[in-house]
Amino acid sequence: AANWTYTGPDGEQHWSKSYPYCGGIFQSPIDIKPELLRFDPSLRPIEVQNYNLSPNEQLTLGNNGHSVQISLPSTMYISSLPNRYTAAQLHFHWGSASRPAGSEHLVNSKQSAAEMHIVHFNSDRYPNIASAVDKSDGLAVLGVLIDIGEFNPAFDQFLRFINGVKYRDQKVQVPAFNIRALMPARLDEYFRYDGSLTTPPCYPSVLWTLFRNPVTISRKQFLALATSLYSSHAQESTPVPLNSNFRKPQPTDSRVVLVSFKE
Ligand SMILES: NS(=O)(=O)c1c(F)c(F)c(S(=O)(=O)CCO)c(N[C@H]2CCCc3ccccc32)c1F
Ligand SMILES: [Zn+2]
Repeated sequence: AANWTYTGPDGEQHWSKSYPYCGGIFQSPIDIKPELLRFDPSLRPIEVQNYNLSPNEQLTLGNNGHSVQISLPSTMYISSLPNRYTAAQLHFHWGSASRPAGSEHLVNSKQSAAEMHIVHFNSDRYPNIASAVDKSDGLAVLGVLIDIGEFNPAFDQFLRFINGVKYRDQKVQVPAFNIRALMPARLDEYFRYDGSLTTPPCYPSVLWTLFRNPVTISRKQFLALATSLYSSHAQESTPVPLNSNFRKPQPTDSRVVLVSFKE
């Protein structure tokens, strides 16, 4: 299949030619605007299990050409949803040094510097993520907005290895760490809606949870994320910087965004 990009002839306006769902319904991300919101008192705090990994374990940090990702052990899962959603990987979307606004979801048209996604699949119903990825109840992604501010020691647990994965398909093993520390303190305040993968094949298979409260990383940490990586392979003659890897907000159609908080 065509290798999709975020700009140029294989950019997001062209994705639907090779990946029809990208032109379909329930697409993500969206601009979460006040008129879409509906308070839902039944939305319980998100509860995650086994996120506090031991440094005796190792995680695979990788550059897949579209993002930097960390593969996660299947001992990690979300326990507060109707089915168990087991963790698969986490990855990021970010802007660039010249335009430090690269989150995928917007809140009231405000774009954050970056966004983290922790991807889980419905392990009550499907044996692996490959069989879950195109099912309407297949995936649950936890989204965390990232703003530039205070230095964040949890992010340095993987950022300090980022020069080992500069080029596409490079991977390094890193000591595992507490993934919960990458998330905001409050997991009870979030936006919830039915959406899709934000990359091809754009399957409308994602139960989105976007936490209300952002986390911060320092400008230096943001620049490490935004300027260290390439979407091209090491041996390619022209290196292609990997930045601004965010999809634009998609039509909301008649979707409602549920919120777990009142004010
Ligand atoms: N924004 S997003 O929608 O959450 C999102 C991404 F943006 C993103 F780039 C990726 S990717 O890095 O795998 C590159 C392209 O699929 C994923 N992968 C998921 C879904 C596809 C299959 C799969 C298999 C194993 C682990 C994770 C995933 C993704 F879900
Ligand atoms: Zn993502």
